[in-house]
Amino acid sequence: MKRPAPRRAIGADPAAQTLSAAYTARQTTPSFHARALRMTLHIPTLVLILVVGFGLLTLQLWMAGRGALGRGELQQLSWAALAFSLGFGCFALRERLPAPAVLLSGNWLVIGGLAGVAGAVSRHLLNRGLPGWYHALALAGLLITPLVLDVATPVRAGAMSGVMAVLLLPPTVAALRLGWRGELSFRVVASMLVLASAALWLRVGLAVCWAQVAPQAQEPWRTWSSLIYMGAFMAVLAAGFGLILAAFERMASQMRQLASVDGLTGACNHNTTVSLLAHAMERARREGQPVSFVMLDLDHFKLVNDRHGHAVGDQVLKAVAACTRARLRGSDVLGRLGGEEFGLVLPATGLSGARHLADQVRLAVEALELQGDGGRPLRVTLSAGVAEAAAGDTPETLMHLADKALYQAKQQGRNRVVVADDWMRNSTLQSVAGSEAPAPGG
Ligand SMILES: Nc1nc2c(ncn2[C@@H]2O[C@H](COP(=O)(O)OP(=O)(O)OP(=O)(O)O)[C@@H](O)[C@H]2O)c(=O)[nH]1
Repeated sequence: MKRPAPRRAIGADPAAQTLSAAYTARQTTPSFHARALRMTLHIPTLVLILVVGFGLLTLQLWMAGRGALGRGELQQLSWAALAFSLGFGCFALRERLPAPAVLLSGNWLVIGGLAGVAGAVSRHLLNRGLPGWYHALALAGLLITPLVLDVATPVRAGAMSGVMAVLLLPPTVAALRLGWRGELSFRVVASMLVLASAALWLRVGLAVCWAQVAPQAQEPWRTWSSLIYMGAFMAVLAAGFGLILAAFERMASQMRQLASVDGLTGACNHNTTVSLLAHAMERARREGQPVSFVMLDLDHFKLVNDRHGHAVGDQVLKAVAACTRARLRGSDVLGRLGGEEFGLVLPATGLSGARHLADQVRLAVEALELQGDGGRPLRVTLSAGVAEAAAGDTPETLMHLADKALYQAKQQGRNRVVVADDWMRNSTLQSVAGSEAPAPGG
């Protein structure tokens, strides 16, 4: 029987030994790691990605034009993106142009870009530009740059990353403290700024180790240092796109607010009040709770306008709305139904509670000490109609009923609260039924 040839250990084969030795040598020499890194993450390509990425961000913002640049933070971001794109463009030309000039202008532009990002974050979160101390900080960064150009690479890398990390610290802290509770998309900005800051501080740490351990060695230190730097600015680029999302998210919510809130008094507008009343009535029906509606109307408000002018009239409306809102629960709704007429949606409130609240509001408004034209003292009063929803009522019926009660309050001499009674309810139901009846011959 033919016996199989004995297996030879790989180590025993001279050819395999040579290959293995070569492989081990390739695996362990630092230049292999550096080459592998350079092959997978080609640094000039990464620089080019940053040039193009920030360039596209600038282009995108400029093409959006007034729509986007009307917002201060996006205008500032477009300048920051342009500075980054040009700055990394300088670094890309490092081999072709005199190195000191390229390094100086590149670093200055990147510092300018970081100040732009800080300004954009400040405008978004605080609605104001950068404080004076931040300008001084950025100026110090610009002045330090030429001093470190001629020093050894590890020291320059550490110093420049330190400057940049310090400049990125205030917007990062502000984004974490104030931005996390804001728009959801601002969380992208906050996370990316944290990432960028962490990468820059890591590069500072790496530079310190490099300077102490092997200041003469180029690889793999230089490759890692460049990769961390590129990573930091990729995160800044992502933060820039995140800021665009956050700005548009804010615009959308402001538009929603404008569409539902009365600009003068901050109360809900007519449509919103009616839909919130419908919602409260539906909920009350399901939960077996009462719900009431109060209609408030200022007395002889035309005289206020005639005697003191429209501007004073507007101030009176604002003061009355604020005074009323101060007496409401969190779940109550104050709506401006039109002109000098307001409505209160009061969930979980029966007729007596609603009457009590309406009377409190009436007394508080009567006690308001307002200033009329030329500082003359001005007092106003209001009348109120109160109605509680019954089974089968619609929001329109309930508002009709409260309006009837309000009419009675005006008829009885104003500055009073009237509660809708059965007679008013019956006549309201009849008039609603009449308006819904088909036209003769229809
Ligand atoms: N300043 C100001 N005035 C308003 C506004 N909306 C409505 N008005 C004024 O409110 C006044 C309402 O007048 P009327 O409807 O006659 O009511 P009134 O004078 O309060 O009389 P009664 O309701 O019967 O007590 C008009 O002069 C409107 O011009 C507003 O937004 N600002």
